[in-house]
Amino acid sequence: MAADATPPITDLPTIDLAALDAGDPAELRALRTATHGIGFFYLVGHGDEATADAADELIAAAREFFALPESRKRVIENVRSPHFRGYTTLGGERTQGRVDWREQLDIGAERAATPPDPQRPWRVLDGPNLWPAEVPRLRRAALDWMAGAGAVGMRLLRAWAVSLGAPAGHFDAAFADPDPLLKIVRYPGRDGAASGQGVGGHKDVGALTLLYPEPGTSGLQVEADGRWIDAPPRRGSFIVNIGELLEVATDGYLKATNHKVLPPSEGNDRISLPFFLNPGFDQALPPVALEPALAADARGVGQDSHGGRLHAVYGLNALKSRLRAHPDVARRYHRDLLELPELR
Ligand SMILES: O=C(O)CCC(=O)C(=O)O
Ligand SMILES: [Fe+2]
Repeated sequence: MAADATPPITDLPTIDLAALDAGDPAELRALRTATHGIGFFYLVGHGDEATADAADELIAAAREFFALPESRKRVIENVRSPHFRGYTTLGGERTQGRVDWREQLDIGAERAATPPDPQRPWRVLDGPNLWPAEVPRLRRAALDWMAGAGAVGMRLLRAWAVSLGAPAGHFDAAFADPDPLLKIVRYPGRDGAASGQGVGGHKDVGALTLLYPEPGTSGLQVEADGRWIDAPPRRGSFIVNIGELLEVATDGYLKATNHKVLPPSEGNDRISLPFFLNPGFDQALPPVALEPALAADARGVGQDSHGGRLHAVYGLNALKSRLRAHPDVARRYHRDLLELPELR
């Protein structure tokens, strides 16, 4: 078949974690191919029923929180947190300079705030989470979800290392004291939406994202061959993509793919749970020495969705994105950081 007759990609591949754990060469190859190509896949084989049940519990707690009066949700609004934790109100977030139509809770590692450090400006991201007093079960459900998704993510990272010809533990040290981020997101229906974007086109800034969208909803679209394809939820499956750090560590052999979310149809809404597995803020992923056959296909590191540089140190890459996405938090607490050229 001539190259230009290759059928367009219409669907995401499915990868089985149990087969990866068992070292199945065909599945390892499929993982590498999927993340070199489209950059997104469904993940099964991680105890899918238990994942579905845990998600039901967290989504129910999330719905209870989002149903609170706005004034109650604002008690934990992120403009009260220099660490970008807590509740982002509708219209409080931007992607590519345009307002996203979603509300969300941002939850990171539970840490004390650290003193300012000019050498490590990203340390402002350390700090306590803000939890809603009205929905006490949300804290337990969210922390359990982060622990479960984090463990799945580490198994995947080991499989990636092996699939690229590195030792299984290649990435482990960078994740000894990780800085994961869970967003609990609600997208309202398009009626009343201030913009046509649930969240605008972007790449994720960390190592790896395990997304669990509420079953029965729609909206996620993934860029493939210059077109947008739908990635509908499947109950019990994660939708996985890599972030910019793995693109940097593999010189672009693995690809951080652009994706976006369209607002749900009128009268509907959608909860989704993007979990971002990241190394510690001070860490960069160790580069992978690709064998020559793979290195020949490495594309080099691309740009972020603003045409800017991708940073290897996670904290710097994360801070750049937080300052852009949450300009009200940035203006209130971090005017000095907005001046730093690498954070523009
Ligand atoms: O909600 C979704 O389906 C995706 C969200 C997302 O891409 C993100 O928050 O980075
Ligand atoms: Fe994303």
